Amino acid sequence: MSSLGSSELILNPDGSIYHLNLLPEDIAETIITVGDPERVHEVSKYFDSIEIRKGKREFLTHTGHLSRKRLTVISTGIGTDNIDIVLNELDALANIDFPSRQVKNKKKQLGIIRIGTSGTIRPEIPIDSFLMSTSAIGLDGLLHFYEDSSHRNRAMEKALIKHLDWGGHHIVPYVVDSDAHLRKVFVSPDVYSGITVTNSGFYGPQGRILRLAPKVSDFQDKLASFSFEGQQITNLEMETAGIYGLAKLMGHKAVSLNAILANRATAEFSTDGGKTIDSLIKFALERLVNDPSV
Ligand SMILES: O=P(O)(O)O[C@H]1O[C@H](CO)[C@@H](O)[C@H]1O
Ligand SMILES: O=c1cc[nH]c(=O)[nH]1
Repeated sequence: MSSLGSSELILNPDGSIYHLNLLPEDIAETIITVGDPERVHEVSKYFDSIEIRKGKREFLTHTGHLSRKRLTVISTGIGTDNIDIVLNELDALANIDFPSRQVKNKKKQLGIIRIGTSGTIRPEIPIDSFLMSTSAIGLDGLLHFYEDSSHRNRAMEKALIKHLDWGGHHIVPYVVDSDAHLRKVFVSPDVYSGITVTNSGFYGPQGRILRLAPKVSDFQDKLASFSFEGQQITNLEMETAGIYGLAKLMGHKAVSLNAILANRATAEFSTDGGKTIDSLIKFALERLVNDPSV
């Protein structure tokens, strides 16, 4: 087996992986991702102990224990370009032997739980509610750079491409489902579920107009009017489809939990986002520590 070159698997002088600045032993097999580095502290403050605190750029990591479960929380920053870095480097930490620079024969499966913020496009979903992304639609393009498309939800992709008819705008959506087992861990009457759209930006790519005119004038209406096998598009954010796609390609499990801060249909934005995110963190940690299967 050939070993990975130093320009491909990039290690820092202390042997840590290039961007995340982590050694293989620094990560747990259950990993919480958050966009905002500040949110890493908001999660790890509930740990019983913290053994690792490391970071570089927007990628801050804390690893510790909560009720005997080892957990890592890591910030991804914003966008699927960062998700490409975080997921590839987490997988390298788990599944590449750094001394020999070879992919291990026996692979580890990571459980990845995103705790993020999001905006809903449905008037009936209130701000400050929680939502689990059953599937994610990527309008960003990341997955198109990877060969294997067998893990994508091709049936939903086909229906969506026909419905949107946005080929002329150079937008080719990809669709990936969340992990069914992780979904069960977080299912609750207090958590909405739906299809999440992952966008390549916050303003134009989410149909927000400040000063610039949108190219896709029917953006929100087209998304809101799509349904597939009884499911509808519920919310917009910027990471979930990339996480779902790369996790599936690499054999990891992933689910995304969203604190709904914006309602684009009613033009409202949460005035108490911090409290909502804190409640979602507590909900997610409680479910994680009480489920022996994760
Ligand atoms: O709150 P986080 O996790 O960063 O998630 C959402 O918030 C950011 C935009 O404000 C994007 O990253 C979006 O996905
Ligand atoms: O509307 C929103 C709110 C949070 N994050 C997003 O990406 N969009």
